[in-house]
Amino acid sequence: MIDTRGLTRHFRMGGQTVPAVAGIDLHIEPGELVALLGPNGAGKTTLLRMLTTLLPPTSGSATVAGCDIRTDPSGVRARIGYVGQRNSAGENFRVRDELVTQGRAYGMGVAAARERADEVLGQLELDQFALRKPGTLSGGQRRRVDIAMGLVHRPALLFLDEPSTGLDPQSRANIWEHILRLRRELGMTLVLTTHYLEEADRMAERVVVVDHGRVIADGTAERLKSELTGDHITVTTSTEADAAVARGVAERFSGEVEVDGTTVRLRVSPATRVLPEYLRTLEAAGVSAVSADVSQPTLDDVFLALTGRSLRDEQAA
Ligand SMILES: Nc1ncnc2c1ncn2[C@@H]1O[C@H](COP(=O)(O)OP(=O)(O)OP(=O)(O)O)[C@@H](O)[C@H]1O
Repeated sequence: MIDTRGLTRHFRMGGQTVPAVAGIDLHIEPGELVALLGPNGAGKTTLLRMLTTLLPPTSGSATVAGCDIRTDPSGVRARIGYVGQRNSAGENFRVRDELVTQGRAYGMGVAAARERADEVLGQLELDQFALRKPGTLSGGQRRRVDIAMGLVHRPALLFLDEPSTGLDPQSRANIWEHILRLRRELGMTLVLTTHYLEEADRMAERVVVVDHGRVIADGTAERLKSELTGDHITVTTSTEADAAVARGVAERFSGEVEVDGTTVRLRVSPATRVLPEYLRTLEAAGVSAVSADVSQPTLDDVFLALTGRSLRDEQAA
């Protein structure tokens, strides 16, 4: 559905070149749900803008839904939907009229555009707001109208730039419910950007981590976490002498063991399998653990392992 080769976009700013996207190779299959994750300024929006033909690349190439972004931008646009960061519906017309106008802009006849508007209103559970103006809706309802606008022409592929940013947790969950339903019921390919690490972790089956305009990790959240960070087991013993024994035993299970006083920390994969065996071996060596904890990594730990920086801290900043 998407194939990019060395896709690059530079901007000129005050005599300097900003490499917003610095050579991205990406392959996305039909029906995938892919989250692009990365700090502010990583290049996610620039990448989406190139794939949706809103911005020409400086170099490299890409085909999207079978069409070349350089030589056939109108072919790309006919086959994709794009929900940008800003609201796509205006303030002054009723929601249904906005959708009908959108359908007309894609060349539908009046009757077909009306029929399609009603269909997407149903898909996004917006029927009750059909006659309201977008400006009178809540943030979450409005975001659903944006998604409906992107679906009017039945695209096989939908790009969503931060679909849940700025919404309260309940509206975020609701937007995700709709995104997952589009995929399940219509088999759509969905490519989205998000700032929410937990959302990418739980919802997307594939996470593409972007930093400084490059892809630095690509895979399922589970695989990225187990390959790049692993789980941690923390065991406390009653004396430092016991901790020294626990360290020796831990080194049989893990190449990464740290000891601090009576606390022993080891990196393993997966902890659920290793912990019982570690505790049994420890008992056999004459040491009883006072406490044992398992911590599973987050995507922020993955980013930290890859870059030495915390995505959470950067976003807070
Ligand atoms: N029109 C532009 N002119 C100059 N620089 C730009 C322009 N658009 C983007 N950039 C720069 O390109 C880099 C990538 O920006 P981009 O908006 O793609 O990042 P992003 O990952 O989407 O960030 P965010 O998560 O904050 O939306 C940034 O350094 C940004 O300042």
